Amino acid sequence: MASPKKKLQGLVAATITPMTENGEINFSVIGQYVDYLVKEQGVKNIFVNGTTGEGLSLSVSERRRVAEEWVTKGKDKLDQVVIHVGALSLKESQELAQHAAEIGADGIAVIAPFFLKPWSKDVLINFLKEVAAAAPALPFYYYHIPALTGVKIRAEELLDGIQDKIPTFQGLKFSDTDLLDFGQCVDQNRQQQFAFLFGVDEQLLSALVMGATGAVGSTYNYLGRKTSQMLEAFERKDFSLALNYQSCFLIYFSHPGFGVSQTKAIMTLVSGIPMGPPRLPLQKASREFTDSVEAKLKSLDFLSFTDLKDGDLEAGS
Ligand SMILES: CC(=O)N[C@H](C=O)[C@@H](O)[C@H](O)[C@H](O)CO
Ligand SMILES: CC(=O)C(=O)O
Repeated sequence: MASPKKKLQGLVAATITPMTENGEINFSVIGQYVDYLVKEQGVKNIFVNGTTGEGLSLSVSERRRVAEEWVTKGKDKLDQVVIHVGALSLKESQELAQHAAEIGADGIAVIAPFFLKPWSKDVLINFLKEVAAAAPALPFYYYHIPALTGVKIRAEELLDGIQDKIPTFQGLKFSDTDLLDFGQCVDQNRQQQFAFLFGVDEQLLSALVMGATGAVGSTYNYLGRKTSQMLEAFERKDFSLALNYQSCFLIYFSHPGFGVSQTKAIMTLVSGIPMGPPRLPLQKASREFTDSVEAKLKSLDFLSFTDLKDGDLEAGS
């Protein structure tokens, strides 16, 4: 059973699930990936099997094995490993929650079910509560991502009184651009010590102003160091420097169409660890995309990645 943990804060990398060219999970590079995050990016918290990890495109048994591998390889290296256990089937979600507790993960997160949807706050809470109850010793995070789930219940509304229903509730991963909703979540729950983790990397600076206590995102896989510098600039109240960092991410890493396939390609390029293609229905990023990102990375002094090597994108593919 998990021991009481310190609050989840700072940067959390939403891990990619590495795959081989024929679409199988490439477990063999996860150990190396952990070392890369810790040593090269200074990131020691991870969020596994979420959007970036294609969690909903994996089978339950694959999700269990991926979670196990990250927990095992992260032991004594990572601070916290949060497993996303959301699923359309309550049973599957409970199985994954219980499994996360058994393997010694540090927390679980759940999205709203997105096919037969909960249409009210109370119904959504009822679902989340049943999942949380399957892992009663693990901190529970609600993963709010309305653009992908289609469940648009405001997070502020959901949080109102949530700990009465879900005693393990510890925080929110907020992946939406509605900073009013986010700000109200923070403002109305100040006493609760929740983690308010922001999930739109391109907007993190604005979310810090609104009171974010941390961030979960795909770009922290390869922009962890740079984002830490942005957080430090913000702490020092050097807002123009902080804005320089944020603008750079805005321009180069979040144009329309930026998604999991592109994240896999960029991470392969920057880290040298082969992430492979995404699984269907996603398609591998185009050669044009990867060429243009590689050129941008090289041209940007700001992003002086020391490990940039030609041809890395093709490694493992
Ligand atoms: C939809 C999606 O994947 N959102 C991620 C986290 O929630 C973000 O980390 C984005 O990947 C990132 O903000 C880049 O657009
Ligand atoms: C980005 C994020 O948090 C996820 O991949 O779920």
